[in-house]
Amino acid sequence: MIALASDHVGIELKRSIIEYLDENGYPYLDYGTYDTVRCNYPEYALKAANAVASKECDRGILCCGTGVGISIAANKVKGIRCVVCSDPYSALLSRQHNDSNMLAMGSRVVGKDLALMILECWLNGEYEGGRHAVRVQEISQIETTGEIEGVKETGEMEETG
Ligand SMILES: O=C[C@H](O)[C@H](O)[C@H](O)COP(=O)(O)O
Repeated sequence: MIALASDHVGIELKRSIIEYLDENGYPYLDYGTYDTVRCNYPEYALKAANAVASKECDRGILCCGTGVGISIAANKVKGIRCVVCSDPYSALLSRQHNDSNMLAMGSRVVGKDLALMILECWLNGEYEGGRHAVRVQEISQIETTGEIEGVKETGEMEETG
């Protein structure tokens, strides 16, 4: 299940995303907003982010003018790794390396076709785990305790060539 949310600026892009999800058989829940009346994006970001954090939804997609405000708000919810993307490569890598569980896009930044390309890369990207798991765990530790336990000295890090 995919959680959706937008503000009044992102709603048009959210409608295009809904069309894509319908056509491709992805189930979703839309947490608002439902019209173009000016509103405050954190309220909708919170609803969708809570749905993802509580595992009611597997992941979430957010739209506002730039994707910035709504992603900042979502990232305040424990367990959320929301990425704002305006290119498909970052969207894919955010899944493969960062295990992002929410995607945000800006309707004033990306057009419909680019947004759907970004969305497709993000939906199809699979988390690779491995060396990335340590880093994702470190992000969780920052969130929980404000610190990272057992920080590795640079000398302990593997050479990358
Ligand atoms: O990051 C925030 C978003 O881009 C909002 O969609 C934007 O700030 C809304 O602006 P306004 O209320 O001027 O339409």
